[in-house]
Amino acid sequence: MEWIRRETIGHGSFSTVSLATTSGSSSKAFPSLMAVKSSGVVCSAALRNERDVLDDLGDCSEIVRCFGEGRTVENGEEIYNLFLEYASGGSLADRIKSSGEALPEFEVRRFTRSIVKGLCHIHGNGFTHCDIKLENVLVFGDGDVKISDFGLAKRRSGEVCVEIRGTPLYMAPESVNHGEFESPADIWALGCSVVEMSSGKTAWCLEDGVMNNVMSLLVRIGSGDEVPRIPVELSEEGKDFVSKCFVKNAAERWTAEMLLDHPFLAVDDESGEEDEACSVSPRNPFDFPGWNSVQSPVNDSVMFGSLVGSPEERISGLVSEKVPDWSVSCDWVNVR
Ligand SMILES: Nc1ncnc2c1ncn2[C@@H]1O[C@H](COP(=O)(O)OP(=O)(O)OP(=O)(O)O)[C@@H](O)[C@H]1O
Repeated sequence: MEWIRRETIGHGSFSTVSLATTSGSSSKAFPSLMAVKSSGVVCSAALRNERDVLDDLGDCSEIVRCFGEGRTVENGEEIYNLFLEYASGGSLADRIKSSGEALPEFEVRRFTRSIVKGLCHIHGNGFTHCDIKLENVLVFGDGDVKISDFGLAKRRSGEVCVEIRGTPLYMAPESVNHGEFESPADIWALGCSVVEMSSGKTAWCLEDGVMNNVMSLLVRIGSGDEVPRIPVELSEEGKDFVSKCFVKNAAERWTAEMLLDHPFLAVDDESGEEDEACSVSPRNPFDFPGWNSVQSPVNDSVMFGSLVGSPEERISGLVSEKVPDWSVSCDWVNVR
């Protein structure tokens, strides 16, 4: 592909994202404007994983499209580049930060519906995203949103991850306690994202204002019955939706497919009107006639944590020297 790197539009833990314009014969085969996500070849594992996962996922209108990869040599360094659809509106996190406010509920419903559709596609193809958060939901010129950043995504395995992955603020109880990163963990993170869109504040910070201790956060997530407080601003349907994401037991948490039928998301795609067929909230998972479970197999060693150490050991491993501002999610440290 013939292309020219333009200005930088974003930074992640492992990459820099720039605008790219195509030139020559590539202008016909590819969009004239793209986002190029780049990192040194030696530390490009996450980017290459992203490419592989996006290839396997194929086309989905709720997932950022990938146009291919390429290598360049810049300032003497070999660079790995991934070409993506350009989202001119930045991320949903940027939207909330720039307005300093919660989003109106009709938008929360619309964006959530898109995220859930994207998750249905990801989970239906046997993958877990592992880093769902508003920074990774991009806004396009037409107002649509798409899930991005598949650097941590993994195929469903039922196995325990020895390493902890994702962003602590969005981590599910089973991930903190047992190293389980399967599709239910994405649903928990979805719940955190809906809270953030509808309150303008991160899920676990609602009660305390500023929470500045990652250890106490992880203990709260991992132990007891406490779940993030559900924003009072949300409608009853919204509160019910979020409560289905914040089921502590991963096996009982609703799946993306079930959530897609929840009345909170019952918006006719064309008219924006509520879909009659979806207007009654199922009371439990068995109210879904065509429900196929995507529940992960539970193995004994996972349940007793014998492969990866006790929750205390796992949580201690997450403590960092860095002192972030916990009141905004962008400053949370990604743990890989
Ligand atoms: N396709 C895109 N279009 C427009 N902006 C983008 C695009 N992809 C990424 N960005 C911008 O770049 C930022 C960093 O991208 P991304 O989160 O994908 O990188 P990363 O290295 O995987 O980061 P991390 O894993 O730390 O979240 C995003 O928050 C967003 O602002």
